Amino acid sequence: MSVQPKIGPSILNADLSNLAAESQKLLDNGADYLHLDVMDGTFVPNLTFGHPMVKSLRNKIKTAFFETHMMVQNPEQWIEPMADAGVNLYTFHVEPVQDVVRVSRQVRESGMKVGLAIKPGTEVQDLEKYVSIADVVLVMTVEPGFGGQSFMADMMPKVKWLRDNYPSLDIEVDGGVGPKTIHCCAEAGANMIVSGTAVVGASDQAQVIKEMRDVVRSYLK
Ligand SMILES: O=C(CO)[C@H](O)[C@H](O)COP(=O)(O)O
Ligand SMILES: [Fe+2]
Repeated sequence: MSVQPKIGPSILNADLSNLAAESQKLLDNGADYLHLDVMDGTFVPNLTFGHPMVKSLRNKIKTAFFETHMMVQNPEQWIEPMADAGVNLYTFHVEPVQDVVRVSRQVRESGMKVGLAIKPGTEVQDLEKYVSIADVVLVMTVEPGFGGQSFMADMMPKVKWLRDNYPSLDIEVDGGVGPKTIHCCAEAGANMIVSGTAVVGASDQAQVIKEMRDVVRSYLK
C-alpha cells in the first residue's frame, strides 16, 4: 500500500495543565495522531513528561494513535512503561543506543510500532542497516529539545534520499514545520508531519491541519 499523508500535532507548546482537552481539540480538528515529546534533561537540555502523564492522557483519550518521541539517553528503560501506558508508536533516537536492532525488537515485542529518529548532525545513511526493522523514520528538522525553533531546510536531502530508496516507508519530519515549510517537506517525500507551534497556536487549527495534509497528498505518488 502506498504511504498516506498524516498530520501529528506536537503538544509540546500546548497548555500542559489542560492536556486532555488540548489533545481532544486537535483530534476534533482533524489530527491523524498525537506526537508526544518525552525529554529526560540528559539527551536534550529540557525536561517534559514521562509515562505517568501519557497513561493519564490515554485514560481520557481511548482510541487516538499516540506516538512518543523519546528524546532520552536510555530508550530501552521506558519501553515497557510506555507500552503499558497505551503508546502505539515508540520513536527513539539512534544516537545514544548501542544495539538499535535489539531495542527495536523489544519495542515490537512489547506491542508498539518502531520509529527511528536522527538528529540534524546524524547522517541518514547511518540508518540504512536499520530501515528494514523500522515502521517510521523520523528526520529532525531542528535540534531536538525545544518547540518553536526555525525549520532546517538543509535536512531535506535526507528525506529525499530516504524516499528515493524506500518508496513505501513512513517518513516523518519534526521541528519548525507549518504552512510555510510544508511544501519543502512534501516535495522531498515526507508523509508524516509533526507540527507543534504552527498548529497549536493557530486560530483555525482545522484549516492548518487540512492545508498541510492536502499539500502532502499533492506530492505523493
Ligand atoms: O521534538 C520536538 C522538539 O525537539 C518537537 O516535536 C518539535 O519541536 C515540534 O514543535 P514545533 O513545530 O513548534 O517546532
Ligand atoms: Fe518531537
